[in-house]
Amino acid sequence: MYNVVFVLGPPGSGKGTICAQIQENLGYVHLSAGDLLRAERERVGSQFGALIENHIKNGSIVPVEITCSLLENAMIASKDANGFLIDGFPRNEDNLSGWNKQMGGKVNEQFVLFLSCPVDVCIDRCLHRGQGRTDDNVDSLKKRVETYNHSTFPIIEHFGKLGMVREVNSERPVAEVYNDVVEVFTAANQK
Ligand SMILES: Nc1ncnc2c1ncn2[C@@H]1O[C@H](COP(=O)(O)OP(=O)(O)O)[C@@H](O)[C@H]1O
Ligand SMILES: O=c1ccn([C@@H]2O[C@H](COP(=O)(O)OP(=O)(O)O)[C@@H](O)[C@H]2O)c(=O)[nH]1
Ligand SMILES: [Mg+2]
Repeated sequence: MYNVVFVLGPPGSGKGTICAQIQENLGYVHLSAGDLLRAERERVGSQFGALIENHIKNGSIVPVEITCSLLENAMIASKDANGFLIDGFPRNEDNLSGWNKQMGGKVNEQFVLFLSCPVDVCIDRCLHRGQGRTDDNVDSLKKRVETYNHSTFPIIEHFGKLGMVREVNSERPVAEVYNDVVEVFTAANQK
């Protein structure tokens, strides 16, 4: 059984930043669904490159079969990890049901880390992220925020009803956010 923590929050809430630090210090392997999709988009011979780029630009969500296979392959490639940080997934109902179908019984879902941050702050961060992403522009960000509000937040609420959500306010400086996140991991791994 793989230990899994889902890391969710609006675009720019700091998921990637916090996951990198947790990976560094706590031995979890960071798997960003967005990074895996961008790598697949660039892979020579991929049949999904154009489809992935369309979804990324439009802030819509790639069919789960593609994303989930990338995640499972990455997990198999690091099977000795303490656990996995699944960053930016599941983002909608299709993601959640596809994951349950493909991964149910293979994973121990520890909790959902919810990085909460006001949308205006998040958008500003994305516009200054400086990674040259094709979706860090005002038009794409509008759509990404809409997708987050309509499709992803309900998934967080779903996990909330199961008592699985650990919310950390990520509007604060990274070091403060990180300290609270470590407390969440410590508590979860004491059980
Ligand atoms: N707590 C924070 N305070 C200020 N800036 C932050 C914070 N966390 C992340 N950032 C910056 O905001 C941008 C988006 O962060 P990132 O980790 O890529 O977010 P996400 O993966 O949720 O989209 C990056 O430029 C990052 O350096
Ligand atoms: O499970 C996922 C994760 C990401 N994406 C796509 O990839 C984009 C960027 O995702 P990422 O997590 O990198 O963005 P972030 O929230 O970190 O800014 C999203 O807007 C989606 O179009 C997707 O389709 N499925
Ligand atoms: Mg990210």
